[in-house]
Amino acid sequence: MIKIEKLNKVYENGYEALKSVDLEVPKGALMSLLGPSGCGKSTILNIVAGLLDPTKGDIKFDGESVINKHPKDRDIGMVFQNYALYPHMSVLENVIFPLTVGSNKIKKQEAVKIAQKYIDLTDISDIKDKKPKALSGGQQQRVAIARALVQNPKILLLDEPLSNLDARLRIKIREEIRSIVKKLGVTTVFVTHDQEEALSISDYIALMDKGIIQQVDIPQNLYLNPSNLFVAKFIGTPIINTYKASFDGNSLITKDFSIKLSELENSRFREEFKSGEDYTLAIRPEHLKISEGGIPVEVISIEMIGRYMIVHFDLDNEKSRLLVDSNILINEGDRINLSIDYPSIYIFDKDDRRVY
Ligand SMILES: Nc1ncnc2c1ncn2[C@@H]1O[C@H](COP(=O)(O)OP(=O)(O)OP(=O)(O)O)[C@@H](O)[C@H]1O
Repeated sequence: MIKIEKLNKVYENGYEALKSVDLEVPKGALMSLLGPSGCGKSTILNIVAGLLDPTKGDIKFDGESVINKHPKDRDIGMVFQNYALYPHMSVLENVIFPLTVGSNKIKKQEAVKIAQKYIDLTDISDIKDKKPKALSGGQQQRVAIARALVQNPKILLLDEPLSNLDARLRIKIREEIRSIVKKLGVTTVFVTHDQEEALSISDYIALMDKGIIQQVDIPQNLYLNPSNLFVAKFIGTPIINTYKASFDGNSLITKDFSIKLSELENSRFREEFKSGEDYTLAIRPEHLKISEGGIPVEVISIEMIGRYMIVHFDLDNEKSRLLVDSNILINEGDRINLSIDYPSIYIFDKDDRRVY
């Protein structure tokens, strides 16, 4: 199990990349660090790997601090975005390399025997004798994964391992990664800025912004139960619709529509609404329905995405989106009326904390 305690990183130029990060990765779990570029994902990973010193805080593996341990003594395997294979070595030589160097090195013959399991797992048997430059991106990444696993590490760290691959291959290899790490039971931390990737591969996701973890949860909860406005906006495609509203004691009022609190589900209130305060209403595109008598809007454009279409419109001066089945007849310029699925909306206070 990995335990990150009050981790803080201030770079030499004074930039505070991590504020005070606490995070636990249970044994055998696959945890994604997700967030926009620059939020501090790689900084955490590099500190866990021992490639970077923290300014403050501690990292424990199975209860033991590893802060003062050299990277090679931390029992980790690491995979980078750019594969970082040795170009002059064959695939097999790359995979066995970690076993044939350092104080615990073993004979090449023995290393080849051990490597076979990982070569089979990553399905690179056929290309064992090739040099990296003769391989596709997907093949190179499989080799990098086999090499990271060959020492049977306690922990596997992956830093955006799929970002150099095309879309289809990314989906294939991410499924393979999940299957391999689950088969081996290795505790895994996976860095990505791609929400779909994180949602599909992870047991848990730590969603970060500006050096702070915003929410750690199972993928489903991140989508269904965002704890603040950042999480609600980051997770979900198309992006959630948001509107500024003020509360008059009975209703949340925007320029174009209002919602009575009595129409919301009582059990979901997290705290009392304060009269005169400003709030943000957030409505997922799938929680708006075309229905007579609803809020009138004009269709600006329609985006076909397969089973669904995204209908773009303005509401309350905000660019907004509605998700409809693609067999619905609708055109640019149409005037439609929208109803809101009230129990499904979220409401955030002026500090972006979720209150409903
Ligand atoms: N050596 C450094 N000196 C100063 N600032 C740095 C250094 N390395 C990273 N940073 C800054 O720290 C912040 C976090 O960087 P980090 O690489 O951890 O982000 P990230 O979430 O992994 O982003 P990306 O997805 O773009 O790789 C960024 O604003 C980055 O510019």
